[in-house]
Amino acid sequence: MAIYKRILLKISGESLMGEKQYGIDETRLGEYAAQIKEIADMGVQIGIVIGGGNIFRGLSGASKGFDRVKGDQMGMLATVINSLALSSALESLGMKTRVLTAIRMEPIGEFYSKAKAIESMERGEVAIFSAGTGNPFFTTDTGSSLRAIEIEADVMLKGTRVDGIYTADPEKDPTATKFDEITYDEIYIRGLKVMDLTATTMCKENKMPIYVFDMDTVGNLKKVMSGEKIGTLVKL
Ligand SMILES: Nc1ncnc2c1ncn2[C@@H]1O[C@H](COP(=O)(O)OP(=O)(O)OP(=O)(O)O)[C@@H](O)[C@H]1O
Ligand SMILES: O=c1ccn([C@@H]2O[C@H](COP(=O)(O)O)[C@@H](O)[C@H]2O)c(=O)[nH]1
Repeated sequence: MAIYKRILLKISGESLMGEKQYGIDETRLGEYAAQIKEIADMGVQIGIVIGGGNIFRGLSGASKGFDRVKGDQMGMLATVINSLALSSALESLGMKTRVLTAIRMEPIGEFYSKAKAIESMERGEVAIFSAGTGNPFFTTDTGSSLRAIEIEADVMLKGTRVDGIYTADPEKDPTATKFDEITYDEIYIRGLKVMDLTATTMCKENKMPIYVFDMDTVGNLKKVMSGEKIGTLVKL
């Protein structure tokens, strides 16, 4: 039995690189797809946002002289590439998906609406929300919180390469310790950078719980859906 009926799952674009330096690692993509199928088989309604950091980020483009808005548009297109890859991987496992884009680009995907998203999820299709919010100066974390709130998800799951929220970035500080639970306010007070603050604030204001967990370990998504406390819960 799954503990959540409807989820918004944010997948890190950067993690999709696996061992590579750039782009999509097919093994990692296949592992993600298999994990998603496992929870779909539990009857969970699934909406997904995937980042674009494995391909392009507007901010890093700007630091190399790109116009920020164009760079962000390139980043949003990167999320569309990843969404199509995930859609294809899920469909190769016999699942149905619907790629919804925040910017009109038919026939690559359908223009997003809440009604289309809910219709798909209720039919058992995986709704994949691409191109973030459709606006520059945002991230897919914010796109995830926006979609989670819109589709009335029970939780926003942030699947990443660390196993939760720590007192400091665990990839940089080996003495950092992990929280099992934390409040939104504590994230601000401690200046923790696991998610951008716009996304955190949207979730706080709309009472959307966030669960951060390590999605790169196969089987973890099912553990989260089964109620195993393997990550960090962010709540009021
Ligand atoms: N206090 C903290 N606790 C946990 N992780 C932290 C913390 N501070 C920074 N991080 C970092 O946050 C990162 C979150 O990773 P993730 O790849 O999901 O980021 P992202 O920018 O949302 O990805 P993408 O843009 O590729 O989708 C991890 O790399 C982790 O090292
Ligand atoms: O709403 C959005 C979402 C994303 N972007 C741009 O895309 C890249 C990739 O997204 P990540 O969240 O970093 O994975 C991001 O760096 C932005 O440049 C955007 O402009 N608006």
